[in-house]
Amino acid sequence: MSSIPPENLLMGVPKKGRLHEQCMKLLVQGAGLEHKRPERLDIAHCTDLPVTLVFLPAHDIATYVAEGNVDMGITGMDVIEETEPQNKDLSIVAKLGFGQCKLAVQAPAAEGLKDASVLAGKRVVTSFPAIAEKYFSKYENDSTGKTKIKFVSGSVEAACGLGLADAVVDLVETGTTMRAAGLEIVETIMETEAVLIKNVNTPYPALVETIKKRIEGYQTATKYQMIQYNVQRENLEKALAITPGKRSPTVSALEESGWCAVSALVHKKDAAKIMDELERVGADSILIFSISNSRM
Ligand SMILES: Nc1ncnc2c1ncn2[C@@H]1O[C@H](COP(=O)(O)OP(=O)(O)OP(=O)(O)O)[C@@H](O)[C@H]1O
Ligand SMILES: O=P(O)(O)OC[C@H]1O[C@H](OP(=O)(O)OP(=O)(O)O)[C@H](O)[C@@H]1O
Repeated sequence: MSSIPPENLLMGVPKKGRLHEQCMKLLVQGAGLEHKRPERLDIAHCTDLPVTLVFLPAHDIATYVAEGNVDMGITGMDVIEETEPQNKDLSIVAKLGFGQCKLAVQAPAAEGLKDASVLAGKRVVTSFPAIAEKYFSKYENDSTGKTKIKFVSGSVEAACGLGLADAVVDLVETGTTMRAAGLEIVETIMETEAVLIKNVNTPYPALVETIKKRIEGYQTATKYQMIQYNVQRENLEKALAITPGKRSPTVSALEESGWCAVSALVHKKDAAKIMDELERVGADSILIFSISNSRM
């Protein structure tokens, strides 16, 4: 690694895999962490804030943050759960709304298993051995014995077909990988998504707060749009009930008597329906604007 300025906060970022691209988008577009990553180097210094990005395997980031080797990071809740007993100095700063999937016990569909208890004592392959061990321990007894949990670092879905396992514990998002391998979910262990984490003893709490605020502002901007419309005062109450805003809508008088202009934040997913409803209560000149970033 090239030298890191001693005053810089270190941020662990998944270096590849499922979370990499969305993390980079969030950190650059959302938190303004512009940087130049020299080719083949796993660190990059940011130009706007005293932050150095450290590109690490997603599965190691919780450990680096918990140990305080890096101050903050982004990884999945699943990874945090897997490293749980060592995480007393790790805290979750924000859920990030991407990397959503579930961790599930999967077995060959042909077996038609209805619950995971019948797999206690059998062979289970996974990249999450601690979670799997804890999960199966509740089904174990003297006759089943301990479940034989084996770690593999990837392509977990192949283990049953290759004869290495009776079942796997793996992530499922669309289910495509699972179905292609002839597997089906027997039980879901947990839902997971990407999270922003910090070490509670970081010497840079103010910088952590700044990054958190920037990310929250960006998340709001991506979730909301601004709606603006004109409406007659007699219909204002009905219109405001449709667009109550995040805190409250802005209402200003128009030159034309009896009319006012309203602007308010609306959920992007509801925008079209809200426009229909506003039209029905007599609003006109209804405009929707995208927001590129925000601070509430
Ligand atoms: N299919 C998926 N959909 C959504 N999120 C996922 C999916 N697979 C993994 N994740 C999330 O991304 C994290 C990293 O998983 P990924 O499979 O990318 O790991 P990796 O081993 O670092 O990358 P690679 O598989 O490319 O080596 C997981 O811990 C999980 O939180
Ligand atoms: O339900 P799906 O949408 O198919 O996604 C689930 C797959 O994604 C992840 O693996 P990934 O493709 O990242 O590769 P890996 O097996 O090397 O980890 C995960 O381990 C599953 O295999």
